[in-house]
Amino acid sequence: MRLIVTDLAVDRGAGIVFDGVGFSLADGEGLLVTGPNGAGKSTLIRAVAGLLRPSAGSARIEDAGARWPTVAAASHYLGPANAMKPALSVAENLSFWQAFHGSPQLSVDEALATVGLGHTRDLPFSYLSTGQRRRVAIARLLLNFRPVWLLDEPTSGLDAASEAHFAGLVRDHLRAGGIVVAATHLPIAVDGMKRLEFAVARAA
Ligand SMILES: Nc1ncnc2c1ncn2[C@@H]1O[C@H](COP(=O)(O)OP(=O)(O)OP(=O)(O)O)[C@@H](O)[C@H]1O
Repeated sequence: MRLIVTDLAVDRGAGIVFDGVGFSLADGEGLLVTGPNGAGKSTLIRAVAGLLRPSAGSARIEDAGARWPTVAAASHYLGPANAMKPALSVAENLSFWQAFHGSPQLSVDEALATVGLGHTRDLPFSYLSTGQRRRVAIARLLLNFRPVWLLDEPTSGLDAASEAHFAGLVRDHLRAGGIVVAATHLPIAVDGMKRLEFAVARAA
């Protein structure tokens, strides 16, 4: 499988955020997207995920067969918000996502155990700390296999131990043939990832 981004440009209403962005990632390859605040890293992740319509260019999946026909079908998107309902329990939130994505790979309890948060399963999501909330959102990536992970500041709010653990999850995903695109200010301790730097924040 390949994730191919070609000549991508996005305008969010106040002018072009970026243009001419392209990259190609094969099974087991990752890309770190770095750059200053406002440079367009989140915009790129959202555009690749299909959550923003590009003004030019495309993001597409090739050689993936019928199971993953589109980037959206092939991807997990982890945004800056954790996409959990505050009043529902941790387990209820993860059960919702598991059913939404279909074809579970891990049970809710297995995914929670992987991020060390089994003891929070019956707590309302709103009771969790910032870092714990992020770890539950990361557990969501493990519930259902999607070959492409599109991650926006995935380690935001994590302590050093959780950051290191998350790097291990990324390494495992790449070793299993997955593809990762991660926008981040903080380095992720994963060797061999490609880099794309948005060097200059454009004036609107
Ligand atoms: N919802 C929105 N509507 C209009 N413009 C937006 C919106 N969100 C972001 N922008 C603009 O798009 C540009 C890129 O923002 P983006 O969030 O992609 O940057 P970033 O590189 O992820 O920054 P940061 O490091 O602060 O997260 C900025 O000029 C920002 O003002």
